[in-house]
Amino acid sequence: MATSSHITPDPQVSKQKTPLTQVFINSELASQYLELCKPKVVFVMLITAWVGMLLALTGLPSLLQLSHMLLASIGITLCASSSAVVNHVVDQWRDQKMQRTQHRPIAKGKISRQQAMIFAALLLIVGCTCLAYVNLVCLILTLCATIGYAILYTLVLKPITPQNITIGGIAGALPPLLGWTAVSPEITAHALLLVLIIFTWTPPHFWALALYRVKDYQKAEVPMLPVTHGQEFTRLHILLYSVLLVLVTALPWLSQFSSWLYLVAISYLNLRFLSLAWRLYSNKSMSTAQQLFRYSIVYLLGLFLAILADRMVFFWV
Ligand code: HEM
Ligand SMILES: CC(C)=CCC/C(C)=C/CC/C(C)=C/COP(=O)(O)OP(=O)(O)O
Repeated sequence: MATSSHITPDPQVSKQKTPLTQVFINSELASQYLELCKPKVVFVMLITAWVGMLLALTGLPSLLQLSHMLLASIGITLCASSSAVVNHVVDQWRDQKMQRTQHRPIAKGKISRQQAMIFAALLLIVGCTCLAYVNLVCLILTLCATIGYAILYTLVLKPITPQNITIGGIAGALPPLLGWTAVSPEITAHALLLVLIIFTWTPPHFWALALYRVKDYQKAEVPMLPVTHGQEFTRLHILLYSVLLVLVTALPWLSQFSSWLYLVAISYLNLRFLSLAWRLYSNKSMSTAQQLFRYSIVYLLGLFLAILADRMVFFWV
């Protein structure tokens, strides 16, 4: 009996079934799986982890350190992506109700929750395997961040308290420490300072978005601060956290971890952050909220690049 493997394919038929269509379908599916990983957010987190790694070095990296840096980069990316996939699974119904998120692959039913959970499990297993080769501290801390975002924030805190993002923000703030411990497995004060900076930055970053997306959160019944305490209260808290952020970002300079190059850069970045937060507080415009949200990302990248550049110029050269 002829099995399918013995049948010679008809060249006409295989020509009609153009591989390009197949490639298109697969690449569309692949891009949907990629979307589940929140690639832009994870990439910015990875940059902060790289800065943590480079700051932890005391000289040129050895081959072993280089291999740890590479494996940690892969491991952190995969674990963070895994938690982002779980976030999409848990948030399926909420995402369907919000204009900003209703086109997401799971909300739209393009990828099933089961397929997504298998994908998340694979990412987590490969990610943890990479980190197991780095060291136990880095592995455990990354697992804490992964569980912190997927379970503590998304499943537990998000539907119950407006402080969800302040507490859950610890998970998103950990990447510089994860990077640092990949190179040197001790939890130092300076590494924790980098965590503190992102932790303080998170509320103004998110609440600015929540202000101009408040209707979404009302519809999805998510108790974000503008929903539970109103716009005025949220604007005030964005301003207060921005002042706190200015104080916290002065600490690397005050503790002599960074020098004047960082101080100049952070003064400029902070001036713009504060002026936008003040403008938002006083003029109540939604476009200012949008501007502050977008700027918060540029700010974080600028800050981490400044802290790194400062170190490279004054300590390595
Ligand atoms: C609990 C903490 C955080 C919350 C609740 C939060 C929330 C959000 C939300 C709702 C968006 C909008 C996504 C969209 O437009 O669909 C966003 C975008 C973004 N966030 Fe955050 N964020 C947090 C922490 C962080 C951290 C720690 C980083 C980086 C280190 C980060 C980097 C970004 C970036 C780069 C974007 C833009 C993504 C894009 O354009 O697709 N976020 N964030
Ligand atoms: C290992 C490690 C570093 C883990 C960190 C995980 C991670 C990807 C955190 C992202 C923070 C974030 C974008 C929260 C928004 O969630 P949301 O559900 O409130 O936003 P959404 O409505 O856009 O989904």
